[in-house]
Amino acid sequence: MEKRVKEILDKNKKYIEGGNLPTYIPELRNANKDALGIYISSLDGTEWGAGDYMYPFTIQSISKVVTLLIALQDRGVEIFEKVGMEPTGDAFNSMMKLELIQPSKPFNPMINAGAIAVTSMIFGNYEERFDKILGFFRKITNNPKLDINQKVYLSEKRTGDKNRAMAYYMKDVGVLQGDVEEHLDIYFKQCSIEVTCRDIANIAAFIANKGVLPKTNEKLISDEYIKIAKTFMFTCGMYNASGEFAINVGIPSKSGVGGGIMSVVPNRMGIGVVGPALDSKGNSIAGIKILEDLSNEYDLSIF
Ligand SMILES: NC(=O)CC[C@H](N)C(=O)O
Repeated sequence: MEKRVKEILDKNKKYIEGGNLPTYIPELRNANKDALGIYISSLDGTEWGAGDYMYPFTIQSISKVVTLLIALQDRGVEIFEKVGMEPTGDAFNSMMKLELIQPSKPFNPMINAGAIAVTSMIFGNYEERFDKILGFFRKITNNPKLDINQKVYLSEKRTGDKNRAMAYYMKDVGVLQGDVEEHLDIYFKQCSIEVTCRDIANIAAFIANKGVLPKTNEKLISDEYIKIAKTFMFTCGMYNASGEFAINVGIPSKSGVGGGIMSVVPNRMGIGVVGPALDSKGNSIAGIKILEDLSNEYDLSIF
């Protein structure tokens, strides 16, 4: 498989040309547009990477899956009183549907509004909450050195006015409680955690293994919450490209504007892909193509 995956990666490099780096978080313009890497973390214990799998990038929206698991662990399904379960068909940062349902609720935890609301529901004061998030990330990536990229964090904090607008709106309608700036700060920090393909492949393997750390057999999250996370990845993880991705790839996945895609092949493996050049919907343009080929060749679709 290793040799074939390397060939698939090389074959799909040509798609990078049609993609662009995101510009709305200024610091992300400094990413290497040509980087392309993949890491596979199998539940049978084998793991390996190809291409630029050690290229560091910020996790961005992929973090939303992890904070969802933490919030579920803290509060259970009561979080769905404030956040919905439906795909939007809109861009990840759209605010259009926030006013649609009354009482107002962000549609799902994978879009920005929903993720900010989820982060706000994690138990603890300001410091405790981010420590808890980072500590959990370190544990499930098996990487105690994991930390935030300060430049990206400050860049988004300075320019994240659309997220700020949505958060203040949500406070007004009672979705958020407490200090909005603190919730946003934690959200910007979680998005700025710097990872490699290996880190996100390890998170995916942990989810594929039903919330049990593959190396130590420690069960951290219940089957029910893992099932909820995988389902959201499947229905909303690639934003308004989730339907097409479900047909062409069929693997529960979550992308981020840092260029990462985290894919969970239940009971088999975790896959981490990076390619910072994005398509018009904010997903790694070559990364999607690699996953398409991989899914077809190794029959990875869940259907
Ligand atoms: N799609 C993404 O990765 C978006 C995350 C980014 N931090 C934002 O809030 O806009």
